[in-house]
Amino acid sequence: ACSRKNARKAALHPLWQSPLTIPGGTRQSPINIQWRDSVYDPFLKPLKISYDPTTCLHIWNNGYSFLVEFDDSADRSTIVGGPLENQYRLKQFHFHWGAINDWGSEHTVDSKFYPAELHLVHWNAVEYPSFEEAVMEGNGLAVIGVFLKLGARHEGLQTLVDALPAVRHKDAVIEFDDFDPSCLIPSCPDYWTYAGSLTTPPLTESVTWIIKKKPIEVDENQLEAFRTLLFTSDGEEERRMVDNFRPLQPLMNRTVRSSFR
Ligand SMILES: NCCOCCOCCNC(=O)c1ccc(S(N)(=O)=O)cc1
Ligand SMILES: [Zn+2]
Repeated sequence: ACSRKNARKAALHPLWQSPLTIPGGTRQSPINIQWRDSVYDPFLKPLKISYDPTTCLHIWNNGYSFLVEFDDSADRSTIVGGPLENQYRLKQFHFHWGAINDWGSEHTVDSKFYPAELHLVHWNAVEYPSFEEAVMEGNGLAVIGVFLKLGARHEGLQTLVDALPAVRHKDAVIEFDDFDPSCLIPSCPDYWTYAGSLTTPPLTESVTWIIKKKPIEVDENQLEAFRTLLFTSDGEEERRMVDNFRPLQPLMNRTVRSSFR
């Protein structure tokens, strides 16, 4: 109970002074996924993920998280299928994590927090000319969420972890190439999906969320490496980048569908 209280306190961390939900928001994220309330949809297709590692560009600290960004000027790293009606292009991936292992994820499953959560952000390049336009449309974005749990060291993640000291401060950026983010996605095909929003400003209600049921395992040293990053720029008083997750938002009139029985 104390960790939940602390988690609520953490979730009200200064980073989230903005209102818990945007006025009039009816599909805000993140949410708690109540497993037994999710509805199996037999018409959901398998998600098809095709990433080209040579589209990987750089890692940067944007003051909220660290992002790995991709060249999205063509359909070279894409997802299709699942709940999606179009093909979506990979733009970036990033993480959310806690100060300690008791919390850190944005979504929860049956009110359980994971220590961290990966978001792979894609946009609908079939219907919209740019990411910035897609961000404003109800079917503009598709984000794959993957939970991280404490366990064995993740070799694929380690190449990212090794680069983090170079982006310790806000606005730092380094070249990063030849990385295939599919190594961070569990092979189990099962996922939940629901209509939601960005979890940081501008909080637009443009995201089809695809949350993988199975977590990936990372070790304590790898989680600790995330916590060595800073929200602050070089020269400012240091503030550790931790608890960069948004509080849970009301489900309102939404159903979470599952791709599995
Ligand atoms: N900043 C004002 C102009 O906004 C233009 C669009 O900017 C969008 C920036 N934010 C994002 O791209 C963005 C992407 C993914 C997520 S999340 N955590 O929901 O996956 C949150 C935010
Ligand atoms: Zn995110």
